[in-house]
This record gives sequence, structure tokens and C-alpha cells, in this order.
Amino acid sequence: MDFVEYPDREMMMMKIADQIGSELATMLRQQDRVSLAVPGGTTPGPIFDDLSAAEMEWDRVDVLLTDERWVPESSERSNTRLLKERLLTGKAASARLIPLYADAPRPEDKLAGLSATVESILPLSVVLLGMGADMHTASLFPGADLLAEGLSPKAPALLPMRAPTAPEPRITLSARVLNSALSKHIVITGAEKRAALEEARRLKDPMQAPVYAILSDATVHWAE
Ligand SMILES: O=C1O[C@H](COP(=O)(O)O)[C@@H](O)[C@H](O)[C@H]1O
Repeated sequence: MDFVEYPDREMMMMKIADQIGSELATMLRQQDRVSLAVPGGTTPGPIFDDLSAAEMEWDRVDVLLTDERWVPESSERSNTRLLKERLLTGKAASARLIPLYADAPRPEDKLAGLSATVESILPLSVVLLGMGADMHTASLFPGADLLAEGLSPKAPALLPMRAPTAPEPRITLSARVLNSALSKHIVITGAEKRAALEEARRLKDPMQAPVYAILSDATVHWAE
């Protein structure tokens, strides 16, 4: 794992967007299509703002979430909504969205169709992940019902996930798929999350600290 510390959040968000933009542009010179998986939650919005203004052949880029909360886009908690409002706009409006949500009561109801589309674009080119102070990443939560399956080297691409600390059912890319990406970044902010990252490295146990499963070869970006 590489750890990069920035003087402030604004600078960090700009640098991450620059780096991801240039990685995608490089890969686009070698392949027809590339893919970018991004987190939801409260952290990545400014990165999306910067990336959506980047010059690129966005019509050759597939964009997906690392995980989704099973709520409709009308909900403030919808990660798809955030993605549409902040990333798939401006220059990036022509990117193709690979959905992780479809209208149905439970993720299991739509899992087969959503998984087939995700499978069709693997391996991922660039992955950006967030992390919670409880050491979850994507929707791989400590104590989640299908965590062991989601961490398995034989895991499917996409799994439903329910956790005592998550207010709604989730759907998440598995650690196998996240780790198969050509480039992996993790963005975290604040002292609490930095301490959580250190704790994950101390525990070395993805069942207690799921983020540990995707740390190897990742660049962790941190600002206070
Ligand atoms: O619920 C989620 O949480 C994590 C962390 O979110 P943050 O608000 O602490 O940045 C996020 O990475 C994940 O994609 C999201 O679904």
C-alpha cells in the first residue's frame, strides 16, 4: 500500500481527479473501452466535480459504483443519484453508466441482470474506493451477512449485503473484482478514518476490517 498525505482536502480531491483522469486517458490509448468504479457516500463529490470537467473520450468510458444502497434515485441516500448529479454531467455526460440498482423491493430480485452487465466489462480499469470509520469499504461491512462470500477469491462480481450498521440493504462489488482492477485508489479524510486505517493494518483480518482485503497495491489518499 502507498500512503499519500495532502496539506488539505481541496488539494487532495483535485490531485486524485487528475491522477484518475490521466490513468484513464493512458488506458484509452491502448484499449477500446475503459471502466471506472467509484464510491458513493459523503466523500467523493468534489472529485466527481473535477473529473466531470476533464477532457477525455468519455463515450468510451464505462462508469459504475463500487456499491449501492438499495433505495430509489429519489432518495438522498442513493449513490446513483450522486453519480448522476456530480460525475455523469458536463464533459463526462457521454460516459456509459453501468447500473447497480433497478426498481425492485430487494437486491436479489435484480441481481442476475445487474451482475451480467458488470461481468461484461471486467476486469475494471480504475477503482476509487471510500472507507467508513468502521473499516467498511464498498458495502463490505464488518458483521455483514455475506461478508465471507464477498471476500472469497471465488466470489461472484456482485453480492447483496445486509449489515446491522447499514440502514438499508446493499449491493456491492466483491473484493475479487475490486482487486482485479489495474489501478486502485482509496480516499479518506480526517483523523478518525486515518486511525481506522491503522487499526485495519494492525488487525490484518478482513472479517473485522474489510478494507484490509483491498489494501495491497492500493494508493491511499488522506487529508485532514
Ligand atoms: O455507505 C457508504 O459508505 C462508504 C463511506 O462513505 P463516507 O460517507 O464515509 O465517505 C462509501 O465509500 C460507500 O460507497 C457508501 O455506499
